[in-house]
Amino acid sequence: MPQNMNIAIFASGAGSNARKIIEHFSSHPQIKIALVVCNKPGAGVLDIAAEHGIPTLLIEKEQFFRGDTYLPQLKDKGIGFIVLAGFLWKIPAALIAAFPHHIINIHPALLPKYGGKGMYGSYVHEAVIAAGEKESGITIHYVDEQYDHGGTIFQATCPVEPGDTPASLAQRIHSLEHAHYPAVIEQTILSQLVKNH
Ligand SMILES: Nc1nc2c(c(=O)[nH]1)N[C@@H](CN(C=O)c1ccc(C(=O)N[C@@H](CCC(=O)O)C(=O)O)cc1)CN2
Ligand SMILES: NCC(=O)N[C@@H]1O[C@H](COP(=O)([O-])[O-])[C@@H](O)[C@H]1O
Repeated sequence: MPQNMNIAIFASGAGSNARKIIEHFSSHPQIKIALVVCNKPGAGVLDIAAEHGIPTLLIEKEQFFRGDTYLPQLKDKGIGFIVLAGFLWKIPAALIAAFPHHIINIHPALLPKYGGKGMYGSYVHEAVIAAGEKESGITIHYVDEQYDHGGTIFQATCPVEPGDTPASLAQRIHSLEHAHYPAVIEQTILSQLVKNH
């Protein structure tokens, strides 16, 4: 009997990855994007969710870190899997415990290098360029209680070109993310559904 999965996307920014993920699953028979969770009022990802008729949940620090971490709202939407796509707060232990091995993240570098607190967005690309790296890339990984520490699911690389700026490298990294994240999410969820069936 086919099993279904409702995904919540957690994002804080422009939402280009969220857009690609939403488009990828727009007519999927088993997997649905059921909610977009955001911690930044006015973030571009909220407009993208509205464009696609996807419910949104704007969260605030107190309830997320010291309250019920919005678990009732996630359960209400039947969320079974959480995808982080440029979400800039640390996922609390209580939320990880409620979704064991069912929260994944994309990081815009080749972990374990260039990860951890403070390493997000342009800060990552600045560090990679400053270190004189000849290649960078993306890492898709499970989320544990530390930043960028969970088991790696997928990595892809791209060159760092002479004269690259953080913006030009970010553009190349975004292309990798958009090409791979939706399919890796699908493969990860389907393999778990098969395993649990
Ligand atoms: N428990 C976990 N939570 C999160 C993870 C994770 O691996 N485990 N990944 C991050 C995403 N991320 C890198 O991929 C990341 C995001 C943000 C930060 C960071 O330093 N944030 C700042 C706050 C920034 C802000 O509020 O605007 C901070 O913590 O001081 C590091 C890595 C998502 N959550
Ligand atoms: N450490 C976390 C981090 O830096 N995540 C990065 O934020 C960007 C979000 O872009 P988007 O809002 O256009 O999807 C993405 O490049 C993602 O890898």
